[in-house]
Amino acid sequence: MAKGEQIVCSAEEYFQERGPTVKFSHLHYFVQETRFCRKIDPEKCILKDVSGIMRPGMNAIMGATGSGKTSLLDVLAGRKDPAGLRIGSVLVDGRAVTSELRLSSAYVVQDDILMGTLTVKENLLFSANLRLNPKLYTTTDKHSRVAAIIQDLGLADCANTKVTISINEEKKLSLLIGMELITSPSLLFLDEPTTGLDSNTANCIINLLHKLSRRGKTVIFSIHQPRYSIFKQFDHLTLMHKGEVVYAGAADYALDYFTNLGYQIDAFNNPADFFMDITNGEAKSTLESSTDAECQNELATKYQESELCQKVLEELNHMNQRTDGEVKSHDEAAKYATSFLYQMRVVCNRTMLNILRNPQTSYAQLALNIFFAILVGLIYYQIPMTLPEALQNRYCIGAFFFLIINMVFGNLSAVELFIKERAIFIHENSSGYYRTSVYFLSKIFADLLPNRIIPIIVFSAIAYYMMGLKPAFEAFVCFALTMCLVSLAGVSLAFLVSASVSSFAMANILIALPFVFMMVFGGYLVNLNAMLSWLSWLKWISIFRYGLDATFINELKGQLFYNNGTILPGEIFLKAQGIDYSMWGFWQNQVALLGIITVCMFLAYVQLRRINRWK
Ligand SMILES: Nc1ncnc2c1ncn2[C@@H]1O[C@H](COP(=O)(O)OP(=O)(O)OP(=O)(O)O)[C@@H](O)[C@H]1O
Repeated sequence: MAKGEQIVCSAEEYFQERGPTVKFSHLHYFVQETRFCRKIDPEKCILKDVSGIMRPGMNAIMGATGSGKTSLLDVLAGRKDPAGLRIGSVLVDGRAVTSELRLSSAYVVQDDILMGTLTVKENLLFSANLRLNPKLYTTTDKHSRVAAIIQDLGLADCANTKVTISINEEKKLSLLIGMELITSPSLLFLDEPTTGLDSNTANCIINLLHKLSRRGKTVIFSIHQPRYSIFKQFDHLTLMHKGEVVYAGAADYALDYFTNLGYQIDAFNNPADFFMDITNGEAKSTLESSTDAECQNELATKYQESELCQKVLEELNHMNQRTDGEVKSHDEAAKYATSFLYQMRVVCNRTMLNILRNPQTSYAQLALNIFFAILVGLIYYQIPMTLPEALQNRYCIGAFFFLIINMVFGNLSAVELFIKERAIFIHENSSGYYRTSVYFLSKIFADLLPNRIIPIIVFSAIAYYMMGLKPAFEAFVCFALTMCLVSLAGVSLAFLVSASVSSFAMANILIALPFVFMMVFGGYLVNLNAMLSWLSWLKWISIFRYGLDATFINELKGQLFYNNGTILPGEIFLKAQGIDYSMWGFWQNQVALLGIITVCMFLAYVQLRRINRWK
C-alpha cells in the first residue's frame, strides 16, 4: 500500500476485516513454582486436555477463581511461556502463533500500563507512532486514526485530559482497548475486562466489545461471573473447572446442555450464576446419585463424551495439524514497525514530556545537591593552608570523604528508574512498541542529564569555591569531572539493581550493601587485619577509593603547606598515603570509574533484556 493511501475518516472503515478462527487442541500446560531459581514444588498441570474452536464474535472463557481461564487466554494469545505447553497446539486461521501473529493481535490487561502524565490523545498517538509503519502511514493518517478511535470509544470529552487526572475506570479501559485498536487488529484478547468495575461500567465495556465483534472481530476474553445483561451478549462460552473444559459451545445452548444433564435452573436465576453453581457443586443434578465432588469431576468427562465435544474434536482432526516442534521453531524474534532511530525519537520525546510534566524528582535532586553543597561549604569553609589543620581529618580528608559519600548516596533515588515503569515496559516491549535498547537509552539520557549531571555541576561549583580549594580553573574542572564520574558510577550500580529486581524494598537492600562494603573496605576507613584481609580485593572495585584518590591528587599536587616556618609540598602527604600522583596516577582513577560505569550499565541492559515477558 502506498504512503497516504490509508487515510481513515471513520472507525468503521478499518474495523471491517473479518477476524480469524482460533483452534486449539489437547492443550496440556504445566507450571512449576520456583524460588531463588530453585524449583520448590512438583510440576502442576493447570490446563488438562483443553480443546476448542473460537470464531469471530464474542468468545467468553468463564470459570471460578483458579479454574485456569486466564492461563487458557494467555496460551491462546501466545503470552504464556511456551516451555509449559507440553502437548497441544494453537492455530490461528491454520497458522501457528508466531511473534508476528502475536503482535498483530490485541492483548488488553487491566494492569497499570498507561503513562499517567500523558493525555488520552497523546497515549493513543504514542501507540500509533510506534506501531504503524511510517512508510505506509503519514502523520495525518495517524492523527485521523486516533481521532476515529477517540470518537468510536466515546473518549472525546476526555481526549485532552491527563490519564492520572479524573478519568474514570471505564474510560481508562476504553483507552487501553483503543491503544490496541490502533493497529486495527482482527483478534482481541482481554483478561477479565470487567473485574473491579461497577456493573454499569462493566456493561459499557461489554457493549463496546460486542460492537467490535459485530464488525467481524474475534473477541476472546476471560470473565468471572457476569450479570445476565452481559452474559446474553456472548456468542460462544467455554466453561472451565480446575483446568478442564466442562462446556464449550454456543452460549445460548449451554442452559439446554446442563438441563439435559439433569440440572434445573431456578426461575429468574442468571444462567451465568447457575453454571458457576454447577461447577462449584452447589447445584445438584437430578440424574446423579454420586457425591458433589464426583459430580464436579464428572462434568469434564461428561463434556468429553458429549456429541458437542466429539464434533469439535472431529473438526480439529480435519485441520492441518502441525507438531509442537514446528510451532515453536516458527517463533522468531519480534519485528518492529519502526526503525531504531524513529523509536528513539518517539520514546525520548515521551520520557522528556514525562519529566517536564512531573519535575518534582529533578527539583528535589537539585535542591538536595545545593543544600549539601552549602552544608559542606559551611563546615569546611575556606580550608587553611597551614599544617596540621590543612591535612588532618577535620579538613581535607574529612571534607573529601563527605563529598564522595554525598555523591554516591545522594543518587539512591536512581533505583526506582526501571522498577516504577516495569509493567509499562514489559507490556509495551512485548507488544512490539519499541526495542529494549531504545527504552534503556531513552531512560538513561533522560535521567542522567537533568537528575544527575546538572545538579552535580551546581554542587561542585558551590562546594569547591566555598571550601576555598585550589584556585586554578582546570583544577575545578577536574574536581567536577571526578564528582560526576563518582556519581555516575553510583547511579549505574543503582540502575543495575533497578533492572534486576521488581520491588523497591529488595532494591534498597541490594544497593545499600555494595555501597557500604565499598566505603568500609575502600582503604581509607579500615585497615584490614589478617581476619578480613581476604576482603582487601574490594578496594579495586571501590568507587570511594577511586573518587578519593583522584580528589586528593587534584587538590594536593603542586600545593604548598606551611608549618611553623617550614614549607611542605602536598606530594609528601600523597606519598605517605601510597597514592600515585603522576599524570597517569590521576587519570587511572577516572578510567577505573568509567570502567565501573560501563560494566554496570551494560549489565543493567542485559538484565532488562532478561526480564521475563511471559505470563
Ligand atoms: N506462572 C504460574 N506459576 C505458578 N502457578 C500458576 C502460574 N500461572 C497460573 N498458575 C496457577 O494455575 C491456576 C490457574 O490460574 P489462572 O490464573 O489461569 O486462573 P483463573 O481462573 O484466571 O483465576 P483468577 O480468576 O483468580 O485469575 C492457579 O492455581 C494459579 O495459581
